[in-house]
Amino acid sequence: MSNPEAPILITGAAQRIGLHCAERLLGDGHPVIISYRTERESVERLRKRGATALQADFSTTDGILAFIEAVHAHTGQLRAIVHNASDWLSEKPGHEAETFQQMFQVHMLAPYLINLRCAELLKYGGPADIVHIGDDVTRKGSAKHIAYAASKAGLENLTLSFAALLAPTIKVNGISPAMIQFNSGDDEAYRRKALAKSVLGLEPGPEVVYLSLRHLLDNPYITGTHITLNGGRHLI
Ligand SMILES: NC(=O)C1=CN([C@@H]2O[C@H](COP(=O)(O)OP(=O)(O)OC[C@H]3O[C@@H](n4cnc5c(N)ncnc54)[C@H](OP(=O)(O)O)[C@@H]3O)[C@@H](O)[C@H]2O)C=CC1
Ligand SMILES: Nc1nc2c(c(=O)[nH]1)N=C([C@H](O)[C@@H](O)CO)CN2
Repeated sequence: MSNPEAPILITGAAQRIGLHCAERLLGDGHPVIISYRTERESVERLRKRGATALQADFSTTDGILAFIEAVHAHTGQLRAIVHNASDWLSEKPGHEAETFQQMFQVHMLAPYLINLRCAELLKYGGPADIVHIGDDVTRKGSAKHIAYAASKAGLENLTLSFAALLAPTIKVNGISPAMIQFNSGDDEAYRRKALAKSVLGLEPGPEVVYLSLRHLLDNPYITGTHITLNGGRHLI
C-alpha cells in the first residue's frame, strides 16, 4: 500500500530533466522534495505547486551531510529517492584532479551517503524505490569526459550493491540515458553529430526519462537493473 503522504525526493531538479520529472510527479499527486544548487524561477514555481525545495551543493562532504540533515528535518518518510543531480564536466588541463573530485562527489559520494542515511525514511511500510540517473556512456567510456564517465560507472555499481543491501523492502535501479536534451550552447554541427550516433536519431526530451522513472516506481518486480534510454546507440 503506497502512502500518498510519503514524498519523492529528486536531486538537482531546478532545471531540465529533474525539473520535468518533479513537475510530472507533482501532477501525479506525489508530494515532492527537491534539491537545487542555484535558486531559479523554476524553484519558486515548484514551491508554489507545494514542493519542498532544499538548497544543496554536493561538491563538499559537509554539503551532502547538511542536505541529509535537512531531508530528515522535513520528513519522516520517503516514497522514493531519485539521484539526478549531475555536472557534465570535461577534463580541464591543470585542473584534472579537481574535475575528478567534483565528479566523484556529485555522482558517487552524494548518492552513497544519501542512500545510507536516508534508507530508514524509505522503510515506511509501502513500496519504496531508489533510482540512480546514470549515463549510457558507461558502455564504452568517453575520451572527452573521462572522470564523468568513470563516476557514472561507479554510480551504476552502487545500484547493484544497494539493490542487494536494501531488498526486499526497497528496490534500487538505474536509468542510463544518452542524448536526451541538448544544452542551449550546442551548435548545429554538434547537434547533427550527436543525433547521428543513434539509429533512432532523436532528441527525445525529458519525458522519456519520466516514463522510465514511472515504470520503475510502478513495477514491484524490478531491482538491480538499468533501463537503457539511448535511441539504439549500441547498434552503431
Ligand atoms: N541531458 C542529457 O541529454 C543527458 C542527461 N543525463 C543525465 O540525466 C540527469 C539529468 O540531466 P540534465 O537535466 O541535463 O542535468 P543538468 O546538467 O541540467 O544538471 C541537473 C542539476 O544538477 C545540479 N548540480 C550539478 N552539480 C551539482 C552539485 N555539485 N551539487 C548539487 N547539485 C548539482 C545542477 O544545479 P545548478 O543548476 O544549480 O548548477 C543542475 O540543475 C543527469 O544525471 C545527467 O548526467 C545522461 C545522459 C544524457
Ligand atoms: N549533467 C549532465 N549530464 C549530461 C548532459 C547534460 O547536459 N548534463 N548531457 C549529455 C549529452 O547529452 C550526451 O549524452 C550527448 O552525447 C550527457 N550527460
